[in-house]
Amino acid sequence: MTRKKLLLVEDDPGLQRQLKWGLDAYDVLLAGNPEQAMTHLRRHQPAVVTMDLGLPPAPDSATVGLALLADMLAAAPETKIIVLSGNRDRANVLKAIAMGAYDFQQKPVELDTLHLMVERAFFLHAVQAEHRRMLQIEQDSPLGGLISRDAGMLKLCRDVEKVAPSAASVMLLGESGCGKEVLARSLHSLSARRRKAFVAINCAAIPEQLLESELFGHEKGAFTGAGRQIPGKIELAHGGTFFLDEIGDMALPLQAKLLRFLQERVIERVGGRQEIPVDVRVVCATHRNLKEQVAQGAFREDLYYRLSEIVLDIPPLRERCGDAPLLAHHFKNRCCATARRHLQFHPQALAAIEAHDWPGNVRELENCIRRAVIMAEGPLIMVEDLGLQPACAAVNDNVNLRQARDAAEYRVMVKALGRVDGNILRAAELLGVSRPTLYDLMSHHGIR
Ligand SMILES: Nc1ncnc2c1ncn2[C@@H]1O[C@H](COP(=O)(O)OP(=O)(O)OP(=O)(O)O)[C@@H](O)[C@H]1O
Repeated sequence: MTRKKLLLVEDDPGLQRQLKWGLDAYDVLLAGNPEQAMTHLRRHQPAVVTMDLGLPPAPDSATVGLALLADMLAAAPETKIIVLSGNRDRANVLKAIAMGAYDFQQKPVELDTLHLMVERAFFLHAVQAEHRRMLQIEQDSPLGGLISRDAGMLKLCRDVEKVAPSAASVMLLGESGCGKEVLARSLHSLSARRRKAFVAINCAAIPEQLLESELFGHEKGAFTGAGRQIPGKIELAHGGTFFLDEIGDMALPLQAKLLRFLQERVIERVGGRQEIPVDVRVVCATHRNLKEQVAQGAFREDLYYRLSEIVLDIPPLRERCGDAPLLAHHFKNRCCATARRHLQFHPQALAAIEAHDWPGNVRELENCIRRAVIMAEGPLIMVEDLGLQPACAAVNDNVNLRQARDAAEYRVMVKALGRVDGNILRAAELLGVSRPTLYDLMSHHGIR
């Protein structure tokens, strides 16, 4: 592992030696004057600097030190600079802090305290660097609120940008939790309709009898309980975008009514007689295979073609290269900001995130990280905090061939023994080994 770089700006050779010795956990760079300090800063970009304010050519005043502080912060504003000062230097120390120094220590320096302060400065620098990196990613993000570096997703985002300004109906296909609603919102916000409403309805979440009046609204007295006139979701989206989620779950009679709306662009409230013209852009989504449903007669073919002028396929998270850890960092930072915690991932936790299949896609990952931020006890998010299935969580980058073989041997043996209800002879047959060999293997793995 590369060691953290720490720059010590100090002109007294005795103090230089003492500081270097006390802070040997770091890769220490030494500078005895402002020129050397700036050269090291530019070349090595240390995250943390400790500096004496009294530097040559005027070691008895703080003028050179304060000028160097200003130069360093101008060249690398994110650097954490700790000022070391004599106890009669209070005014200059305050000046240094006001200029942007991170903290100060009085001389004679207590090495333990300084070490702690330096460590905290490194930590803060790392957290801020990660925060900046995430902000940058969000800025570079292909679409608002969407995080991805995967080539397939980026291409999809380009398609969304191209399609958004058109009037074409769009069908978004993808597994649950993979971001269909995020993309539907992007289609809306990149279109000329962005100042009007975006109205979403989930066809799978509303009972069939209620869905019709949710979509089209109803007149007062249209059915028992309809105490007043209620406009439907389609009407509420007038001028904007109407997002029909889980369209594959819509029952056939309602499909006919929706088709009529798409053909004529007028709605009739339940129990009403009046035709109301509505101008909406329709975006729909489903995790189902609609073509198969059409073939089976569960989904109207004419409606399918009306809704799918443009079809966009969203890849599941497991097929997006590098996105799982990227999103994990994003969600971790967001949860940490809310919970006012500073957490990093243990390398094994990141490996487990990479190895997991994420059947629930981005939503599952988001929930998993939210849980981990609550569960983490120390400054690191450990594998156990993620609460993933052991098979996925037991990922270890350091696994060697012997360990992998042992683990596979153990699994297959337990499986075979389970299948034959513990009968050693039959298990040995299944496994293709002799009985004594199986006994040896079982004792090696501690199986009774
Ligand atoms: N690429 C992404 N970047 C950031 N957040 C995302 C991304 N994709 C999805 N999310 C977040 O994940 C969650 C699930 O996304 P969304 O609701 O869009 O999925 P969906 O495919 O519509 O799910 P469902 O099919 O269950 O309705 C949301 O909180 C969303 O903000």
